[in-house]
Amino acid sequence: MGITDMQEAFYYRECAAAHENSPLGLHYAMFLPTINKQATPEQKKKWLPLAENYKMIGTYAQTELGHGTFIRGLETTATYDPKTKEFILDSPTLTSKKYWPGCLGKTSNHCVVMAQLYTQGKSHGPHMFMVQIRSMEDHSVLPGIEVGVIGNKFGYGTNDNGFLSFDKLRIPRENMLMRYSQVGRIPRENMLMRYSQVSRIPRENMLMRYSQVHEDGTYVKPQNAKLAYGSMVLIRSSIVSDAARGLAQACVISIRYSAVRRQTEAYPGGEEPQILDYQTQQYRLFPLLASAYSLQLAGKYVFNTYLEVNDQIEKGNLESMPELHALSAGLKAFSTYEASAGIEVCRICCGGHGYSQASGLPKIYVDVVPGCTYEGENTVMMLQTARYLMKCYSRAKQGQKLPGFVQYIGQNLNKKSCMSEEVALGCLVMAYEHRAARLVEAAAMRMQSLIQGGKKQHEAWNGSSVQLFWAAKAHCHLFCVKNFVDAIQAKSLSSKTVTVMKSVCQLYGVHGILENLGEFMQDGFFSGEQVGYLQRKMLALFENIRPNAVALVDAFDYPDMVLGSCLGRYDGQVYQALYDYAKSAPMNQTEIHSTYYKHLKPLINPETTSDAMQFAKL
Ligand SMILES: CCCCCCCCCC(=O)SCCNC(=O)CCNC(=O)[C@H](O)C(C)(C)COP(=O)(O)OP(=O)(O)OC[C@H]1O[C@@H](n2cnc3c(N)ncnc32)[C@H](O)[C@@H]1OP(=O)(O)O
Ligand SMILES: Cc1cc2nc3c(=O)[nH]c(=O)nc-3n(C[C@H](O)[C@H](O)[C@H](O)COP(=O)(O)OP(=O)(O)OC[C@H]3O[C@@H](n4cnc5c(N)ncnc54)[C@H](O)[C@@H]3O)c2cc1C
Repeated sequence: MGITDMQEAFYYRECAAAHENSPLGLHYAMFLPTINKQATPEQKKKWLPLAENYKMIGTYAQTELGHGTFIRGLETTATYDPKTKEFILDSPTLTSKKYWPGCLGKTSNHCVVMAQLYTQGKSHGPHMFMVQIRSMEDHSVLPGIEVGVIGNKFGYGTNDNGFLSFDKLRIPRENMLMRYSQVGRIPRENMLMRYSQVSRIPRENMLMRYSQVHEDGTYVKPQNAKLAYGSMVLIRSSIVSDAARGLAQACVISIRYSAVRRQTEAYPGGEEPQILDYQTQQYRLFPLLASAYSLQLAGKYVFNTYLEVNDQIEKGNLESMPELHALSAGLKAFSTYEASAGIEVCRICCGGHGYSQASGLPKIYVDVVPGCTYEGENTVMMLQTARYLMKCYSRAKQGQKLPGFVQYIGQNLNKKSCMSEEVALGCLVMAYEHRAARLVEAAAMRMQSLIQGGKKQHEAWNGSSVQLFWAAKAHCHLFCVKNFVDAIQAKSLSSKTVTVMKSVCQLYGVHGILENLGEFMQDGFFSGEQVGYLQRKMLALFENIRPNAVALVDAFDYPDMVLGSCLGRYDGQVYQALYDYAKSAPMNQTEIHSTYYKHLKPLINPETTSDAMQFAKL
């Protein structure tokens, strides 16, 4: 393909496969990036060319039958044998079998495996290992390995998610991905050294970038154990844009269809209006259109942040790792929740035809909704963000300056909204900052009161986790609103396009408040009158957006081939397309289906069944 940009390459494959999850999806999405980010230069030199040219096809095998979320609880072991300088991979229990990794069952011949590292009788936590699982000659499964598919799933039918287990499989020491931690000496030139270390210690015991090595299996931990989690942060940062893509495509289909579909005479004898003219249809679809634009902007921001922070990490500066983890984890959860729920609303807005595969909507849904689970289950991810917000809150209370986007935390909450009839963008941002700051403080207060009441830290955490979840969700929502407003305000408002986009941005903010009103009104921040301003503004924005609604979805520029939808066709020839789709159905290739003779005829004409049964046996 020759496309080097990861997101471009992903989109190109998405176009080619039109929502069918590529059987090599994990090879591209996680196997290659993990080698890139977690392997030493020598390992990269050896594996990357093979993997990039499909001489190694791999996946990312971390989740097990018994553990997906709790990585430190994974049971697969990798025990270092200093005599043979090998790792022994083993699946000691039923629940330790790897289960779920994409492209694992029948496609991959290698995988990077997350296993608990043991050396010199001690556990050092989860680490990544390169493991060949099938022969490069005939693709047969190698000795000491059991691998297969996990069977039918909710969707992702083109991806052979699989199971995998090891029976004391030996792999060379060099197969541990040693970028951030090592066991067993590797040549000095592979040590990614921080120059500050070269001058201070003799060259022969040069420290690895994050660790020291000894051939007897002595392990020295990396600068931060979570560096091994880097591939997940990368994918979480990509999933935001993928969720936005799914929601945008569903909006294209449902809004174009709503402009074609006419239903119910508006008044006795009158013509049937486009269903897009029904206010209730606008109420359900236009905020989703706004959300699709907002999530696309958020996806760009978080991926660019990932690239910037990852650059710093590669230079040994881990300072921004916690903020990136909190942002990527929270936005991955927020975007996949919003997109999954939104795609389902788009389907419902298309009536019966929305339920047909011909609409393209079911495929988009089953393609996006697993994003609520994989790469970190959404609730758990939101709680990771909440963990970071709690730390920010206590730092704010100690008078410390907070970094970038979280400066709203700890603000004075004794203020009222500036909202007027005009519904200024600035007042919208202030409302979301107030709500998030208040929910962060409420969660912190709840935890403090539980601890003061004698609860242990983990009990207080669990006893506050609903409020922690609310705080994290409000934090992500604020991020999306503020990021959208910043994008609008960064542009001159002269051009018509930006003026239209300002309405879309306003709708995103207004609708989000009205759909979460309790959280904005609980402390009297908004008056009843101000809520009235917002309700009237929302209805006015529907009218304002209606003339440009189709242009706003056309602007996403998804070709018909990618949408794969009879309802969302650019030319609007919906009914002919639906009829052609029906005619092409395999069951319509014969006038009488063979099952008639076997099952129906005996019911309808039992007397003539015998010769029919002969016929059916033909
Ligand atoms: C574009 C579409 C492509 C679709 C393809 C994708 C297919 C799907 C592929 C997969 O699903 S691969 C498997 C994905 N599995 C996961 O994502 C598992 C999720 N679980 C975790 O990430 C960790 O288990 C979890 C963060 C929930 C808890 O980890 P720990 O128990 O080690 O951490 P803990 O919660 O005790 O926090 C310890 C510290 O580590 C920090 N931390 C945790 N994860 C981090 C991280 N990733 N980066 C940086 N810091 C991290 C955390 O903030 C905290 O910092 P503080 O102590 O300062 O508060
Ligand atoms: C389509 C698909 C593709 C996948 N591909 C891969 C892959 O390629 N490689 C791979 O390794 N894995 C893959 N996975 C597995 C995926 O990463 C895990 O399913 C995911 O990490 C969730 O873990 P789990 O299934 O153990 O759920 P669990 O963690 O068991 O979650 C179940 C419930 O428990 C709750 N819960 C769990 N822990 C906590 C907590 N600490 N606090 C509060 N609530 C909690 C969750 O919120 C959730 O509601 C895939 C999964 C799917 C669906």
